[in-house]
Amino acid sequence: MSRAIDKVPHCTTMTEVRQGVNALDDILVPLLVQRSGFMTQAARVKNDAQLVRDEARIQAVVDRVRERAVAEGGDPALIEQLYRGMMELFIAYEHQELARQRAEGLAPKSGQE
Ligand SMILES: O=C(O)C(=O)C[C@]1(C(=O)O)C=C[C@@H](O)C=C1
Repeated sequence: MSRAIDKVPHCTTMTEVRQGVNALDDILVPLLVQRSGFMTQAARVKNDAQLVRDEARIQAVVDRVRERAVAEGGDPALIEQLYRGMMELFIAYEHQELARQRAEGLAPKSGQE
């Protein structure tokens, strides 16, 4: 079984390092865009600003990605920090997407304004 960390080559120049980083960013950006699309979906499904931040789910995601990081030979603390920061940005985006969809006609759930 090949771990992600084992796929990083030994680099001797910054050109090599940056080529490697660019190649990974070409994979990461489309995945991040796709993940952001699920925030749009979540905003519509929840349809309630009070439900956007879900601390139990945040902790479950952190626990899961820490485990994945270890399995791939990475630093779980780094991955946790990245995910906590990223989820804060996605929470802000989810609020933005809920507001946008409401402005475009998404009706508030009954009992809400
Ligand atoms: O799972 C959700 O409820 C989401 O809205 C997604 C997500 C995430 O970025 O993974 C974002 C906000 C929540 O606080 C928890 C998790």
